[in-house]
Amino acid sequence: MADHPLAPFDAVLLHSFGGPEGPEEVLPFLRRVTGGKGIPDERLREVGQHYDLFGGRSPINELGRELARHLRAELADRGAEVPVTLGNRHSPPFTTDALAELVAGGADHVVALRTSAWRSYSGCRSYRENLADALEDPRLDGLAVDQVSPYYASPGFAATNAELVIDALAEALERDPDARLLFVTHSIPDAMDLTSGPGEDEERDYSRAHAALGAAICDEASRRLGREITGELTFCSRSGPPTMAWLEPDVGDRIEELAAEGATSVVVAPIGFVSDHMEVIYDLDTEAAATAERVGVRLVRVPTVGTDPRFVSGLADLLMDRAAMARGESPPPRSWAGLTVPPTPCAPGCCPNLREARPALGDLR
Ligand SMILES: CC1=C(CCC(=O)O)c2cc3nc(cc4[nH]c(cc5[nH]c(cc1n2)c(C)c5CCC(=O)O)c(CCC(=O)O)c4C)C(CCC(=O)O)=C3C
Ligand SMILES: [Fe+2]
Repeated sequence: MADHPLAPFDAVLLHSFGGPEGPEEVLPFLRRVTGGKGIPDERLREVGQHYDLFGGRSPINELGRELARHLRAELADRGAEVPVTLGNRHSPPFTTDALAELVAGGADHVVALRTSAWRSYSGCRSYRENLADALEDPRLDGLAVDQVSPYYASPGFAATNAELVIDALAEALERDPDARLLFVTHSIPDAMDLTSGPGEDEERDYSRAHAALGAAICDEASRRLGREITGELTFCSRSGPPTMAWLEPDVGDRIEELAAEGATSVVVAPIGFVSDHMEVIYDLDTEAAATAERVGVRLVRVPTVGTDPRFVSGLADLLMDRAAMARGESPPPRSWAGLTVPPTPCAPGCCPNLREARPALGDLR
């Protein structure tokens, strides 16, 4: 076993969603994302146009590679000189190929870290299914893969979001004491929200956890800014047929309503996302910004955690904790403002696939 603080792991997979990096990749990417899910063609064409606005290129892979570089440097600073490689579910570099590259470089025990902080089928189990699929590849024979659990409550993610929100809000309130605060995340089908989380008594973990982080950030902001701060959770990027219930309200609809109530500035905090990919630069910076302008509201968009050193350092802590667990130790759970990352959150039945039962890589073994 390697003698460094990340042992027994000898490599890190930064496990991400993927996105097109050129116009010719847009349609194949969309077909892979929606394969068999019955997303109407009309919606696919519409989403394709969002990418067209940015030259057919999503920033997501470049942002992922940048995060991987930062994480690699942070781990090296702590004495763990290991490769950190981006592997995607829906676009090159695919998970299987990224893992095969790590194996070719000598890795036999990889730790996978998702670029999704939250629990739901889309952000949790679907990544675990992707790893189970990847491990069918003969190039990966003998490879062991462990995963970091959803980390929305970790200090690196939660406290960094709080700092970013408080900075933006303080400035907005100086200009406009009536500025409103909206937290934003990806909408998901109501049925997916209902079953998100580790077990029956923990249903709606996706929307409840977002609401809990929003409330904790408001408490911290109230203390720091010396006045009562409230916020609301809103959603973006809804898809699926209109007949199907998805989480609401949509961020744009809520901005219109706030304008009708007389609000003139809105601070929008995308706590659902770790970087400025399409959901942020299109749904918020393009679409919601146009709505805000139309109804005369000044929109301030809070940065995502991205490669903020506080976030990178927090991710390194989580990787070190996971390594300690793999060595049979019991590191204390990380927490911030009363929110705690449970040590064993990914129970075998968590965040079920409602369409079909498929193998998913377990979290702890
Ligand atoms: C919870 C969640 C996250 C966060 C967790 C995570 O990060 O994993 C996320 C991330 C992302 N979603 C992304 C893109 C897309 N998501 C789609 C469709 C869907 N997302 C869903 C949920 C989520 N999605 C759901 C329930 C669907 C319906 C179809 C299905 O049941 O799967 C579609 C299809 C077309 C449409 O929008 O309808 C696209 C193109 C990109 C890439 C952006 C870029 O390219 O920069 C990213 C990071
Ligand atoms: Fe999505």
